[in-house]
Amino acid sequence: MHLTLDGISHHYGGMPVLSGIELSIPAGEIVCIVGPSGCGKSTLLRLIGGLERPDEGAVLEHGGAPADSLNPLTYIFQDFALLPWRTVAGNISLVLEDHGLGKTDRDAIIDDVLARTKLSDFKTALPRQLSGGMKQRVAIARALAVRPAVLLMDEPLSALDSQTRELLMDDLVGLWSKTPFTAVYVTHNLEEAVRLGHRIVVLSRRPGKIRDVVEIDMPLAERPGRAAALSEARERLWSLIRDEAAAADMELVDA
Ligand SMILES: Nc1ncnc2c1ncn2[C@@H]1O[C@H](COP(=O)(O)OP(=O)(O)OP(=O)(O)O)[C@@H](O)[C@H]1O
Repeated sequence: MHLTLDGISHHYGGMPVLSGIELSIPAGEIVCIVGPSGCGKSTLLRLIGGLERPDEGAVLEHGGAPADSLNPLTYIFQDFALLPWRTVAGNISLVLEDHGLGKTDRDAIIDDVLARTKLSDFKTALPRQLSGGMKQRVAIARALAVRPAVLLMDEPLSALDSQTRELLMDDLVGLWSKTPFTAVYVTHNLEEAVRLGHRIVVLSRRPGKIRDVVEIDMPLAERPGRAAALSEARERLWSLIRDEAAAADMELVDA
């Protein structure tokens, strides 16, 4: 399934938050969204996921979700959102319940996603026994379990330390390289954007408009060894954001 954002604008109260967003999200690509604080990145993700309806414009879905998708648009949040009293397997099982799957099918899906996220040995652990990185792996496993057509990721690595972030980025690249998925990935972090994004959408200050779309034509798996080329892309992104980020920062201080 691929998505088109067709002229999306949105307000909260009298405040315009997003204006005239036109964007294509191709199947099998990771589209990163960056921009200054408060420019409407998370709002855009909620509109894409259908959690809110845009005041103007529409999110168009093309091609339909795969027949076995239990939740075509699936979120991964910064704070993991795990139930503390359920084990790793129990947290994943939760999203498979109420879909009419038998226990054997559920167990097979759980075992598969645990293996893909290197969590098989932690099946019976509780969230409090896991590091932040492991908790986010569980959240990724849970998202994969419902076979989403599009993954919607809102700052998924920003609660993690930089080493764990590196490891999780490698994991995401490994998962994508084995089975390419479609994702919209909101981040403040330009390193993440240039490591994970096939295209990077730069939003302006609020009301967020598309300022530029930077395409990075380098296979994800090759990126760790190509620091110089990536740093060029990162500099280009920063030059697009820098002045507006400073202005947005002042706006928050003055508020
Ligand atoms: N439900 C809401 N009701 C009212 N205002 C909201 C709501 N959600 C977000 N806002 C406001 O809309 C603007 C955009 O918020 P949003 O969280 O989408 O921006 P963002 O780019 O993701 O921000 P950040 O980079 O700080 O995470 C902000 O001014 C925010 O305070």
